[in-house]
Amino acid sequence: MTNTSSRKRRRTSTLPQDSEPSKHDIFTQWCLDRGVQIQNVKPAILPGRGVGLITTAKIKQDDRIMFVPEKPMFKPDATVFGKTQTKTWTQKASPQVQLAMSIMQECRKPESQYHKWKATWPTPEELLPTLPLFWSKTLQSHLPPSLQQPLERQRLDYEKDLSTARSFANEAGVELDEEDFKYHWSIVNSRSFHFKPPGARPGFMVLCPFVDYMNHGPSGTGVKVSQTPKGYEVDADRDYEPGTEILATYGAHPNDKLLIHYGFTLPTPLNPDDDIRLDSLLLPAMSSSTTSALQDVGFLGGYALLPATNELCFKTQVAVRAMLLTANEWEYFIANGEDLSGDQSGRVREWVLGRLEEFRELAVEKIEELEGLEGEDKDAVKVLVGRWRQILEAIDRYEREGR
Ligand SMILES: C[S@@+](CC[C@H](N)C(=O)[O-])C[C@H]1O[C@@H](n2cnc3c(N)ncnc32)[C@H](O)[C@@H]1O
Repeated sequence: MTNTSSRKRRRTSTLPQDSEPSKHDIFTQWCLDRGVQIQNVKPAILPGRGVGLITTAKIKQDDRIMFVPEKPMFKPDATVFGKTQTKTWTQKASPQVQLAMSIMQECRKPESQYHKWKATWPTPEELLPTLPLFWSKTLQSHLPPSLQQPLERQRLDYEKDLSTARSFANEAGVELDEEDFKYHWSIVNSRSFHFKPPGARPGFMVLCPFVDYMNHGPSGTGVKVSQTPKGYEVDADRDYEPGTEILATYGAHPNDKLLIHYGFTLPTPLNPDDDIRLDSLLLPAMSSSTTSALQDVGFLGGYALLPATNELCFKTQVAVRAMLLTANEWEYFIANGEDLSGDQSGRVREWVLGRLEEFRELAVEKIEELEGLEGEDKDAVKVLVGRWRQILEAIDRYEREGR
């Protein structure tokens, strides 16, 4: 990917207060006209996170902040490429590709009412360079080892969805604009919601107006979002002062997941959901008999250092013991969560410390390489350097006082 530092960025200030309504004012009115209830929040441009929602007055815990009825949600349309394809639609197209193809085709109509909504989304120039899936091979190769497999899976999913979209368009004799598809697929990837209208299949996805302005916060920091048969309700999780951003928790996501899926990370001390994956250190050190023993008990892979508590996860405790202890001692630990013959956590820590040295060297090397890279997207490089620094800090802290 070429350097896009000159691409248009959204200004990091409050929204224009001119007499002319902004695109966000126009969309807010569009929502209100369609029965969306909005209480004491408005969109605002927030540094480093695009647009989000901030409070305009005090809000009390449990107050209703928003309600979005089903009607203004955007749903997939099985006839988007012609009526003949409705039969194969649910068999061949994933919920994500259904929604992406539908919104893309809808927005091709000059008279579509959804242009007012689309105007509030990040543009392709703003969105696509943030997503690792569309980074250059060089940048992708600088993702942590834990993200190489998820990246490959995402690539395969995208290729499959693109090929489905191509075949629906071909059958209908319509030309697929692949760049446009890529953009709408990415919009759906970052701002769709599950909603199941009566009769729909599980996994049904929709775009949900106004609540899609909410940015992500880690576990314990998000408003209460509930799906009811009538629509989406959003209630305050705590009291809010005016001018505070309200966040939604997209899931208890570690930074790896946030990075690969959305292209951002949270500061580690503020993200209790974060973990530093250690599979690339543990798996190559295992004999094939250890690997199959771990597989048999469901403990193969998914090893992590947890920065929030500075501890190794239980799976790591089990896996390292599988390499250090006798079968008897190891089975006792799995069954009881403690060691048969004296606490072995010191030995586990020593073993892990030895391996972490390699990981530290890799992190230092990657940061140096990234900082010397020319011609790559500067924001993407910054996000990657940030993630490697978090890894480095977690290793340092574990070396000093981890358990
Ligand atoms: C549902 S949208 C939220 C609205 C979005 N910020 C916008 O400008 O339209 C999700 C996207 O917002 C951004 N985002 C969400 N939470 C964030 C956070 N905590 N920090 C940085 N970016 C965030 C990511 O680009 C993500 O893909």
